[in-house]
Amino acid sequence: MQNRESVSYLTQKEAAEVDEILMGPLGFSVEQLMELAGLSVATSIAEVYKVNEYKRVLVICGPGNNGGDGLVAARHLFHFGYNPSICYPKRTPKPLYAGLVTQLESLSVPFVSVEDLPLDLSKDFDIIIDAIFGFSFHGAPRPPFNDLIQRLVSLNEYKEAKQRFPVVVSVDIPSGWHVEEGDISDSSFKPDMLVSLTAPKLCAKRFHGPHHFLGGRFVPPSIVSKFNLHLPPYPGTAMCVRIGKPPQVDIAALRENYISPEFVEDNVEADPIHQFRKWFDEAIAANLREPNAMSLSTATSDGKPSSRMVLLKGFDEDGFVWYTNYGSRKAHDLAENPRASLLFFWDGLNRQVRVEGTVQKVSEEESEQYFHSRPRGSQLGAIVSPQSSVVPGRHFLIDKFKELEDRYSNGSLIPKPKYWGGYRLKPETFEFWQGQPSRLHDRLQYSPCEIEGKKVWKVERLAP
Ligand SMILES: NC(=O)C1=CN([C@@H]2O[C@H](COP(=O)(O)OP(=O)(O)OC[C@H]3O[C@@H](n4cnc5c(N)ncnc54)[C@H](OP(=O)(O)O)[C@@H]3O)[C@@H](O)[C@H]2O)[C@H](O)CC1
Ligand SMILES: Cc1cc2nc3c(=O)[nH]c(=O)nc-3n(C[C@H](O)[C@H](O)[C@H](O)COP(=O)(O)O)c2cc1C
Ligand SMILES: Cc1ncc(COP(=O)(O)O)c(C=O)c1O
Ligand SMILES: [K+]
Repeated sequence: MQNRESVSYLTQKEAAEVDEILMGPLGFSVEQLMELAGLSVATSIAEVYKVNEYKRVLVICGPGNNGGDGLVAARHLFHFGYNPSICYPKRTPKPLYAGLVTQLESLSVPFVSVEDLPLDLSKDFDIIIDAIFGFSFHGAPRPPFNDLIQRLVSLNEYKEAKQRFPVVVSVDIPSGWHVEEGDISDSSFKPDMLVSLTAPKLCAKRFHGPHHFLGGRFVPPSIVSKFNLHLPPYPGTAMCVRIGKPPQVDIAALRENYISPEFVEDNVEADPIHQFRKWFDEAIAANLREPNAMSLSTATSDGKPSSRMVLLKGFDEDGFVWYTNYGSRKAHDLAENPRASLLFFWDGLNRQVRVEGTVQKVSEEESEQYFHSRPRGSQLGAIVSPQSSVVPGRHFLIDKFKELEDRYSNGSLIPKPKYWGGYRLKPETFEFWQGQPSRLHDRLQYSPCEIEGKKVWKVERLAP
């Protein structure tokens, strides 16, 4: 999260200059930049306003490039599952804009005239995108945009009356605001979200709404240094990044309604290990991050529990294996009480699996073999770390690590310390859980039983 103070802002003149350099010596075309700008707007919106709650989107487009960004954003939002409508009263007779309009028409996205747009915008839309004016705005808004801006101002009254009201997202500049001074006359609207493009313009300092994003992930280093820009890094492959304060959330209102295929007794595997393999393979196929991460709960002999995450490193009929330090807190627990439970949570698949049983150390050979398969840095890390004991500071670890790094820089075998190795939990019960709407989830529990002297698994459904 970037501190607002550490982000830099552009003047109106600088913003125009940046565009000129991008589209001149730096070889960009306006089409390209507009596409990236519109995509950033759409991804910022999708990050904050989820499609199942905020489906109906009105995009109000002005006559310039800001309006073009709105048209591009509308197309992306359509493909993200939103239902956009466009109000584009002053169409620009250039092939770029005509093309964007044709693309939207081919998706049957409706174009609504100012006259057909309701005066009260609060009922028909969940999101209103203000793509009216960008950084070339000057003077006072002229018709028909003055009237449209007025309708956005009026939304505040509905907000005050606590009716359901749409959120307003401004592209680059809240329309009607002075590009540098902000809402000087205090007569314009206050958007809920602002998506600044390339770099925030000075007026963004006056934006105090809940969601400020930056988009336009194309700024080359020469622009960054010429304009002395301080911009937050974009995470991963994202097209947008949040700037300013973190979002305020009502924790009590945070919830997901799970929707999953049915998980019924008729099509589960008779053997829970087979069922686990099926779900594990699906977690891998779904490209989840660390699907082998599991919470391990242990308890002392007098029943004081503790949990931590560990990584599953293998499973079969004999049990579930992970590696750790034999002097750690979990190891002390397991030495006096071998009973433990594992919990997998596969977010994205709406699934959790519980596995309970008793734990034993794996053989030294098995631990040796796994230890030497790890990256050399992790092998040294295991030697250096007296896991779960108090250390005087980070330097204690780093100094020891550097010393060992030197010692083994010739690539020689790093011996596994005696105090490091694996554990195997032999399962006694399993529970496979899959989230369903209205909290009526599927829960299938496997417990062992004997039928005619033969060990089988009983499958029972538990109430959610
Ligand atoms: N570098 C980037 O990140 C990119 C950003 N883009 C977006 O482009 C805008 C800036 O686009 P530009 O075309 O320069 O300007 P505007 O969209 O702000 O609008 C100019 C038009 O608006 C008219 N205008 C200006 N003031 C008024 C007014 N008071 N009332 C009515 N109309 C007004 C103006 O007409 P004039 O006759 O006054 O000249 C123009 O028709 C930037 O903010 C980003 O959103 C690009 O997509 C590319 C890269
Ligand atoms: C995703 C994840 C995976 C982890 N995997 C392991 C692991 O496989 N082995 C391990 O010793 N610690 C692992 N840790 C660190 C443990 O959670 C924990 O901090 C450490 O084992 C000490 O726990 P203890 O003091 O309860 O023994 C992992 C942490 C995370 C967040
Ligand atoms: C301290 C510690 N040990 C062991 C592991 C297990 O992972 P790996 O053996 O893949 O390094 C982890 C993983 O996060 C860990 O944090
Ligand atoms: K705007």
